[in-house]
Formats: sequence, structure tokens, C-alpha cells
Amino acid sequence: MAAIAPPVNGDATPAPAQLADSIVQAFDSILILDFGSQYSHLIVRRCREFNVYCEMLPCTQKLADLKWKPKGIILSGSPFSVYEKDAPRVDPAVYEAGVPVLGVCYGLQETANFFGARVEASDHREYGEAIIKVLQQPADAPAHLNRLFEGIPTESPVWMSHSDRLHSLPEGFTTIATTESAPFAAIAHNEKEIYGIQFHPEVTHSLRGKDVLRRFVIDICGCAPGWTMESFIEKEIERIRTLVGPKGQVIGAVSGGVDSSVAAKLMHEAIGDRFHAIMVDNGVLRLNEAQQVHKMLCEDLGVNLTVVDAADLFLDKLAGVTDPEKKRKIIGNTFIEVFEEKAAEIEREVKAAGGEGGEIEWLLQGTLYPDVIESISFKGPSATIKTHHNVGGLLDDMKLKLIEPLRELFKDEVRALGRLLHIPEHLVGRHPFPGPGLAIRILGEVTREQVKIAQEADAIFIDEIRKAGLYDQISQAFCALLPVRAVGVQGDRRTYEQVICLRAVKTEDFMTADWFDFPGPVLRKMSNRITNEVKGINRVLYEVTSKPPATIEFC
Ligand SMILES: Nc1ncnc2c1ncn2[C@@H]1O[C@H](COP(=O)(O)OP(=O)(O)OP(=O)(O)O)[C@@H](O)[C@H]1O
Ligand SMILES: O=c1[nH]c(=O)c2[nH+]cn([C@@H]3O[C@H](COP(=O)(O)O)[C@@H](O)[C@H]3O)c2[nH]1
Ligand SMILES: NC(=O)CC[C@H](N)C(=O)O
Ligand SMILES: [Mg+2]
Repeated sequence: MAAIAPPVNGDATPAPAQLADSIVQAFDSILILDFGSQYSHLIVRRCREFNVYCEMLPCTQKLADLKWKPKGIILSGSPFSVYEKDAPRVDPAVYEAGVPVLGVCYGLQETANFFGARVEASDHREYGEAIIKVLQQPADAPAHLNRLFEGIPTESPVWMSHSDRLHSLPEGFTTIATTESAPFAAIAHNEKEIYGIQFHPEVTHSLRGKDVLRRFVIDICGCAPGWTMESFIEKEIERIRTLVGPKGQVIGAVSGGVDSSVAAKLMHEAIGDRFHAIMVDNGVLRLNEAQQVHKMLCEDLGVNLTVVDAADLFLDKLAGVTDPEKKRKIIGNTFIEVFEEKAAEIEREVKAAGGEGGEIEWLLQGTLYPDVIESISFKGPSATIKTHHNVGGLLDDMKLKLIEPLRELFKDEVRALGRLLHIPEHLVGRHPFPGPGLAIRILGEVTREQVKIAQEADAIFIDEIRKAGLYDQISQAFCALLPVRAVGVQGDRRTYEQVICLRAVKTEDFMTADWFDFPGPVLRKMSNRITNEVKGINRVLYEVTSKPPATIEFC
């Protein structure tokens, strides 16, 4: 998505995002301006849970450049303090847009700051739970002062994460709630529907936080809750048809993962056989993955899939490379090279067969919102944690244009979409597998030997998870091959072999995650099988770090 409204959802640049025109025209939408809080994406999720579409853009987004009119604006929290020299500033147009505004934590402080109040470091830092007290306004007060907390108990627990506080109330505002340490825990403008809250309503620890957000989005902004997956399918199919035209052809990057399968099914519904699905065997897939996916997509999805064997090309390019980001870029770039070559080949074939199809201009990818969310941070590339192969790892001069129907969605929304499209449960419920595959799970150099070890260990791990009936309780599970050797004893002989680390996590949206608590006997069986069956491994570790501070993948 480019800085200013591109004509399609997807766009190769990892620059600020804008909502696809068709979505905003069809649905009431909320704009969330991100000041860099680690919880910003949760605001997006919560609003979507009310069936209201919302889009998060960096706080540097100027309202004047926005091609659509939001029904309301939410300003997120931030690691900054408003009095810092480099602190991100709110676009003053936000308060003149004529739509309700809600500032959360830093958003409240920046609003107060804008309206002339002093914000200062406090002796009473509040991290964690606080009890909010809602102040009932006098009978002659403007009605909107009571609106945000209407129906919310006078006292309820909220979650705080701040060390700054307002020194005083900005002129023209009223305090609408307090806590013991925050005398201005919630404020509202006396005339305009501008609100600020010091707590984080988006985290589940704020007991009635979701209700406060609902009050804002539905009752105050007046958003109609029309954003459902049913309506999304309809609109998206229409949009794809218009975009591609009556003769246009699309090549699809399909991996067997749930995202690209859902995207492929949607595309197939929209343009039928003018869609050509391609899976690339990049040499770092799971054991027998290419064969299994081929069968699954043809049989279960009715999509015609070609598997391109490019294992040697990828593995040769990866030879000698140990840096994780370099691996990611090489894989991202090589994927595109292969797709462009394949697109030209399909065009020639269609022409030779006297077919009607036009040029292949489009590449379908199953990119999701979490894949892009980091690259739209206002902090820019310096904050990039890792380059997702399908976002930051693309070729700069690629000829194919991207079409990414799921770019605005979270994983659970995609799964719901898949079920509505009648995609079988075993496909919809599959654990994600990253495009760069085992290359980012083999720490150090990726060789054919290392791939074989990683594949065999992974197959055993997943097999045991399934046998224990735990597959659906786990969000993602895999093995990482560590670049170290350790001494062991096998068959009375000294061994000096590699160490494999098992990782299994539970997560709702893959933005945060917790490690899975396996029963001891299951771990024991896994460890036993791996050391016995996989040549080259003499130790098995289990990873017990959540995200954050770790990430799900090892690199
Ligand atoms: N081996 C592959 N061949 C072709 N395209 C791929 C391959 N691996 C990844 N892609 C493309 O990159 C996109 C992003 O990969 P990602 O792993 O995030 O999604 P997915 O594979 O569709 O679903 P999941 O996240 O469940 O694995 C895919 O949707 C697909 O378009
Ligand atoms: O297709 C992908 N291409 C990538 O480059 C990539 N990097 C991470 N992932 C997947 O994203 C989710 C979050 O992973 P991290 O916590 O490691 O960032 C997890 O599900 C990861 O498997 C990727 N998927
Ligand atoms: N979570 C936040 O938005 C914190 C804002 C500001 N940095 C503070 O400490 O008060
Ligand atoms: Mg995948």
C-alpha cells in the first residue's frame, strides 16, 4: 500500500498504508493513527469485532491527503512523552475534521498538549491495574460528556501503562473519570466530541474497555456494523473483476497455507480459469510438502495448481549465507524472479493454444495485515524487526502488479472467510508456514544436509502433536536447528552432533504469543523419536519464551 491511495489493496512498497477505495466506500470506517504503541493493532482488532472496518495509518498521515472520510479518529498510545523534542505530533486537522476523536494514553496527553495543558513526568507511575471512577456530570452539562461511559459501572478495573500525567485540565475540557493516581484519567471537550482516556481500553485487562470502545465507535461515531466476511466476499469479488478486466489473467503465489488458499479460492470464484496458481518448491519446504499441497489444492479447492521445482535455484543462492535478513531478501527476490518467468511462459502457452487471455499483469499473494503492520509504523524502516518475504523482500523493479485481497485482514478473519468459501477444515486450520520456510529455522548456513535434518525432525514433531490430539490447540509448531554442536553418547559411543529446538505457541493474531505447555510424556516421546530417528541430532530442547520478548520464528 503506497503513501496515497493506490488503486488496489496491495502494493509492493512497505510505505504507509491506505485503505482500498472500494472498502471505504462500502463500509463506515474508523481511522486509527498510530503513534507507535505496542497495543495499536489491538485497537484495530477490537473495532473489527464490532463489525466496523478500521484502518491504522502512521501518525504522520496528513488528514488532507486522505482520500476517504473516516467516521471517527482514534489516536493510539506511544513510547514517547509529548514533551520530548522528537515526540510525534498530531495533525491539527484531526480536531477540525468534524468527526469524533478519541485519544488513548499518549493520544490523551497529545490532545491535552495541543489544547494548551502541560504534560509532565509523574512520581506516580501507573503500570497495570487501576480502578477508574466515572464522574456523573451535572444535569445541565452537555449530553456528550456522559456518552463515552454510558452503561459502564461507576467503578471498574482498567489497565494503565504510563509515567506522564496532565498537570492540569486543558481549557474547554471537563474531567469525566479519575483514578487514584490520575486525576484526569478521562477528559472530554465541552463542545466537540473529543475524548481522551489515560487507560488502554484495547487490552483485555481493562474489564469494560471493549464497551468503552464500542460506545465510541458505534454510539458516538455512529458507525453501522456492516463489516462482515459475507459482505467482504461479495465486494472483493466485484473489485477483483473490475481490476482485472474481462480478459486479464492472474498468476497466483500459492503455498498450501490458509492465506493463499483463501486468496486463491476468492480469485477462482472471481475470474475462473484466467487464474493460474503456482506453488514454488524453494527447497526449504516441509517434508513432502509440494506433493501434499498439489493434491490438496487440486482435490479440495478445485484450483489448477502448477508446482515449479526451483529448489536448486534457491539453495544455490542461499549457499554460504548466514545472516537472517539476507536469507529473507534472497528468498523474496527469487520468488518474484520465478513468478515472472512462469508468467511469461503461461502467456506464451495461452497464445499458442489460441486462447483468449490477455497479458498476465497481476500476481496474487496471500499477504495479511500482520505481515504489513510493522512496515507501516511511523518509525519507518529503523523499527523493522524482520522482513517478511512477501512485503519487504520483493524485487524493486518487479513487472507484475500485486493483488492482495487479504491485506487488510487478520488471520482469524481469513479463517472465517475460508469457512464461508467452503474450504475444508483441515486446510483452514493448518498451522502457518512462513514463505522463507526452513531457511529461517536453520540458524546458520542452509545446506541440503541441514534441510534434510530440519525436515525430518519437523515431521516427527508434528506427527507426535497430531497423535497427542494437540494440533488444534496449538497455533504454530516447528523445529529450529541450532548452529551448535554438543557432546552426547549413543550406542556407547561419543557423539558430537547438532541440537534441535522445538517451538510451539498459542496466539490469537501472531502479534503476541505464549509458549505451549506440553504434557511431560508427550515431550519425552518427541525427544526420544527425534534423537533415535534423525541422524545428526543428539539433543532436543524445548523453547519457553513468549513473544515478546522473543518472536515466533528464530530469525
Ligand atoms: N512456496 C510458495 N510458493 C508460492 N507462493 C508462496 C510460497 N510460500 C509463500 N508464498 C506466498 O507468500 C504469501 C505469504 O506467505 P504466508 O506463509 O504468510 O501465507 P500462506 O502460506 O498463504 O499462509 P500461512 O501463513 O498459513 O502459511 C503466501 O500467501 C503466498 O502468496
Ligand atoms: O510468509 C511469511 N513470510 C515471512 O517472511 C515470515 N516471517 C515470519 N512469518 C510468520 O509470521 C508469524 C509471526 O512471526 P514472528 O513472530 O517470527 O515475526 C509466524 O507465523 C511466522 O511463521 C512469516 N511468514
Ligand atoms: N502508553 C502510553 O501511551 C504512554 C505515554 C507516555 N509515554 C507515558 O508514559 O505516559
Ligand atoms: Mg505459508
